[in-house]
Amino acid sequence: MSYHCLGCSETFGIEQLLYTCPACGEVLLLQDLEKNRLKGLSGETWRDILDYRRMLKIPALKGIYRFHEFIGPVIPLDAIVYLGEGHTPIVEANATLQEAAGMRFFYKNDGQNPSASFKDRGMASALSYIHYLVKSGRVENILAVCASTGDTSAAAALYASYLQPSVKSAVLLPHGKVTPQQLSQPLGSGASVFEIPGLFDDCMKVVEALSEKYNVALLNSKNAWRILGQESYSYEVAQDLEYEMKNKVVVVPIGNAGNITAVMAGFLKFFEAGIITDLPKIVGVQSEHANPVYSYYLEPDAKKRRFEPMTAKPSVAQAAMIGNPVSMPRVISLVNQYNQRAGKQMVFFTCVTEQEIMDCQLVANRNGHIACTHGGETLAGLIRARKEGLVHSDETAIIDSTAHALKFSGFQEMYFEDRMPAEYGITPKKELQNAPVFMRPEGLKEVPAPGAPLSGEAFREFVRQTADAIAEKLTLSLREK
Ligand SMILES: Cc1ncc(COP(=O)(O)O)c(C=O)c1O
Repeated sequence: MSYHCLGCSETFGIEQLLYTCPACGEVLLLQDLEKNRLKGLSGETWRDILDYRRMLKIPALKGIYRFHEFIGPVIPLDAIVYLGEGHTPIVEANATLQEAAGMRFFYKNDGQNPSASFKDRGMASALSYIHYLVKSGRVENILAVCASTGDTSAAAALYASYLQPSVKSAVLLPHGKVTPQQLSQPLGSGASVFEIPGLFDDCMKVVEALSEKYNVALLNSKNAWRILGQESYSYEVAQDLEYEMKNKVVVVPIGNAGNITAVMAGFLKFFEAGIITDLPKIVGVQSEHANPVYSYYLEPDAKKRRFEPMTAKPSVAQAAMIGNPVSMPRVISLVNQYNQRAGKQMVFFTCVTEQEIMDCQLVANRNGHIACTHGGETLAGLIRARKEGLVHSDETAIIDSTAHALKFSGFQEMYFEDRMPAEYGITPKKELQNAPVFMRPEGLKEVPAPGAPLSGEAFREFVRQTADAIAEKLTLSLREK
């Protein structure tokens, strides 16, 4: 394996951790020099091997390393860190949601990863690589650092904590721009947590300065090992759909653009190896409040496109609130490759409002899902893409809920309690709001209190009256005797 520069096409060995090209400074991707090794087997044999592995119990070949030959084949099995990532469920939307979207679709719930977001896929890869460097004596006592909108730091701190004391972690977060749940995660994993004034893009600059000057391992998606691990999302989608990718659409939210890079790279690798015979359509979604990638592709003439970083505005898809995505050069390179290999345009971008994101998240979760706000963004993106004619009713979509709903429950709370700050531009819809009802029937003289439980007739009276009051509220009919 080697690092491959997207700027000057130079390659570099993987004995040292590189983030950018030492020759020209451009971002890197990892490539397998023995690509033909992957082509040595037929697509059918690969499918059999991968399906057989699904049944194995060997930890090193579970999670993202079920696809070991595609994700870091040089990493020895005893260096692999497996914390239960991957294998996330694909859940078909019910009739109500499919009607709203105008097509068949499934959610892939990547919030069901160990740190409750898709970032674990990339961290399993990056920390397995670091473990390999430590075990082979190439580095010792390493400090892993990252800037984060919340989920990267949670995943980094979790995977680093498994390797302590030889690996420690430090994370930089934009002050007040991650949810309390996300903040609690790296703290709980024992990382050093630094809150920085400004936005993610500012934190990223500080982390870059740290990694240029000091001996640290950068864990942001600039680190190509992260991208490699995140490719497992595509491999799992392909396997779950029995490798049939014709007329399929994969919808992902975009922030720093590492995820969409990995999703495209993953499908391309399976396609090159003959494991899938069609490339799915890819739709990347951004909020109006942070849409530099979408804006870049608004210009139809590729030669005239100019990338303009922007200052992101507050977004409920907070983890994707990024105005200057690090992986933009990778996106440009992979979109070209993807469309070329497909022989037609297969990668599309769409943009949605904050209102659409929030409403879609709430509607999704009222229909059996555990989508985070970014999962709301992908559903809103799918609906937009249908309206814009980018996807069609005879196709089937797999939309990414990149984190667990509970990480972002504060937005739901503000929506339900009519407390959405004006800067989001969201007007809560009464029919989507919900609130707990405190029940204390008026006739009750006594109610249980902490340390003072009721007993006897007082308790029976409390139970009877409370049950009747709930039944009245819900207009329940009496059970027939
Ligand atoms: C939950 C969630 N969704 C989406 C994204 C955006 O992914 P990417 O930055 O790889 O584009 C992030 C990134 O932080 C995230 O945490």
